[in-house]
Amino acid sequence: MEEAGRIDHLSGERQKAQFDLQPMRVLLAGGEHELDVAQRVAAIVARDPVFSKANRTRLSREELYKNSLRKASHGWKLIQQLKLTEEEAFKLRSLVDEPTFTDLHWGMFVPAIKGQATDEQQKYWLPLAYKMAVIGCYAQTELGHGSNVQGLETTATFDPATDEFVMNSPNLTSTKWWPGGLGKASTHALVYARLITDNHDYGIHAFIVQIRSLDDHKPLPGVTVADIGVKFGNAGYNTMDNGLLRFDQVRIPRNNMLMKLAKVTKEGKYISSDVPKQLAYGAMVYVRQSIVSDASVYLSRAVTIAVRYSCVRRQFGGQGNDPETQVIDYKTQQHRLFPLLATTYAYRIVGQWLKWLYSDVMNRLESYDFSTLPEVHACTSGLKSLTTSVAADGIEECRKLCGGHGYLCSSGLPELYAAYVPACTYEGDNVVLLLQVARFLLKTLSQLGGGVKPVGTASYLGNLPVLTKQGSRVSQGTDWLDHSNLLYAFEARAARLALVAAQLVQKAGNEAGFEQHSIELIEAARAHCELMVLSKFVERLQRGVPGRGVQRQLDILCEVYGLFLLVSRAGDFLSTGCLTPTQVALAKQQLQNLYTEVRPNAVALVDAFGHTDHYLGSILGRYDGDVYPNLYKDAWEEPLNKTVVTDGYEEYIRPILKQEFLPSRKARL
Ligand SMILES: Cc1cc2nc3c(=O)[nH]c(=O)nc-3n(C[C@H](O)[C@H](O)[C@H](O)COP(=O)(O)OP(=O)(O)OC[C@H]3O[C@@H](n4cnc5c(N)ncnc54)[C@H](O)[C@@H]3O)c2cc1C
Repeated sequence: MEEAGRIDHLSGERQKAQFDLQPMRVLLAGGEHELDVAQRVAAIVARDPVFSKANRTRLSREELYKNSLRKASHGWKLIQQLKLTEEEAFKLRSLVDEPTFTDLHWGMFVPAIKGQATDEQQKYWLPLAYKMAVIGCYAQTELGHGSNVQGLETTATFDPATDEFVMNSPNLTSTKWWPGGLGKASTHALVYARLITDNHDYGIHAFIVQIRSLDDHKPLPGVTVADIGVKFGNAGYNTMDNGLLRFDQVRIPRNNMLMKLAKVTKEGKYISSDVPKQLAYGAMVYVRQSIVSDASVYLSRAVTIAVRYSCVRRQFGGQGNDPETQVIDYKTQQHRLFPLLATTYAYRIVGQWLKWLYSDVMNRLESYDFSTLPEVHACTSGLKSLTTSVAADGIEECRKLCGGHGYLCSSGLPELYAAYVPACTYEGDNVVLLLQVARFLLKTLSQLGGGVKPVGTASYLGNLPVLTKQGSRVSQGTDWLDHSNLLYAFEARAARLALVAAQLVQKAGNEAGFEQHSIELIEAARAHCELMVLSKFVERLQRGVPGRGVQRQLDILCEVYGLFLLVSRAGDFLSTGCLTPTQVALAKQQLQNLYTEVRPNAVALVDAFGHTDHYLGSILGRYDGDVYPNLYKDAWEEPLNKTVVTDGYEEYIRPILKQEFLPSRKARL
């Protein structure tokens, strides 16, 4: 965002914009109110020296971690003192921009209690959690098992003599491994363990286990807990204390089992509750929808940096006194960058739709309407997988788009990537999630014969006879600007890939067939997810967007999103017979025409994300484009430059230069 008193090296770019910034900002923020909250909180965070990000990548792990504790504590103090609302507090934590234990406390521990605890248990735990009198983490994954939750080995054995569960880690692979906030900060863990009562194993259930003293923070008897060590990249996710946890016969009260869906009586009897299991589902939808929103935010940061820097950076061209060419004017740069810009907008819109979906699911769950749950599950799993994978790859592409300087930590991109890329793994490995989507597609197809009508994002499958036979109407390039043609091509591709995969699985026979054809299944699932994003983008545009030129820009971005995917996945469209080679060639040409329309608006389109320089943490992405003097200045902050002659010269460099290692005659072989 603009900061007073600086020369704006990008002002020429900003003047070229063909739309009004403010309504675009409102749209991206999700409304006037949301924009107001975001701007107010961003200003608080940006001006507070405790939240400074300078030098973060130069700190040791211990310093880095302690600094993240300081920020979390300061943030909590501000939330209390400024009496911030829940929405403002959430915003503040995300704008501080440092993965820390509070992410898991608020993002996993609290929602899991809401989803799985009885009303009475919620009355006890939630007030403690809300005031942070306890700090919670989410301890599901173990050394031996992550994706396969049913394979977890930690046990919770009920002892009727004392009315307690005994938590135990029977072997090395049952060690809890990865939970964020567990290593050093949490006092409590929401532990997933095998429930054993009456000599019967009832499978995986959730328990709240106190792991550290509330007085001196020491681990309680029988608890072994520690940090699992340094992770990928400088800073990045290393501000988080991902931990390991072992139990040696640790006793917890029976009532620490979360009992909304099943309970164990004093006598040790296991009783499934009459509350439908699906009710616990809301928490997962909530978590996944916030991950999808984050995907757009993280990608928008990388794209902002790459677009601004591509306007500043000049290479080649320029005759006489003319300046060299801005690298953003190279077609290849545009072909790598503008689709990512369009994807960011597409994900922002699908994220807003998922927010609506979450409230719709919660309303339905309240009235015990579970009819849309399978579709919602497929939709949130698939979108989590697609958006996080594309955002992570997109951040790395933006780093390359910034050439050599993108490799400097001061570009902000290496750290952004390191902090973001685990989103492809946590909350469900992205491949495993796509396989779940594929299962849903197979089931939907198998039910078509029985007259079950697919709903929501799968409803296009109800049109299978047309989609599998009728080709595209596109006969000239501009036909691709008709969104219904784009949508039809994507629906036909998704339907045909799903049908082909289903036929292969059926031919091979059930479960073995599923495994054997998992590559085809993943392709079908991905096509389904890409269609979801495109169709939500198109639906949003059909409702109309106010503001001078805003709708036009969004139309262009929607077309870039669709056509880029179409061109990059041409193999799918051609092999399934959805499109002819001529139609694909027309799409490619049209896509390039669209880049020309994006170009003058590129800087304004990233300004609309409204990221402060503090949040971007990037010299290359500075709002004012004043890159070179600041890169030069930053080099002098490097601790190695504190001395002119480096430490180590005397011991290691000088002896080489002075030929001191030459062997004596005697020592020669
Ligand atoms: C930074 C970070 C933070 C985390 N935070 C937490 C936390 O707070 N709490 C917590 O409990 N856990 C946490 N985790 C753990 C995370 O949830 C798991 O790592 C994740 O669920 C993946 O499981 P896994 O590690 O067992 O991967 P694996 O399942 O072992 O995956 C290994 C490979 O096998 C493939 N694979 C697995 N199963 C299949 C299959 N059926 N078909 C095809 N391919 C398959 C995967 O695609 C992957 O390529 C965190 C992880 C990270 C990296």
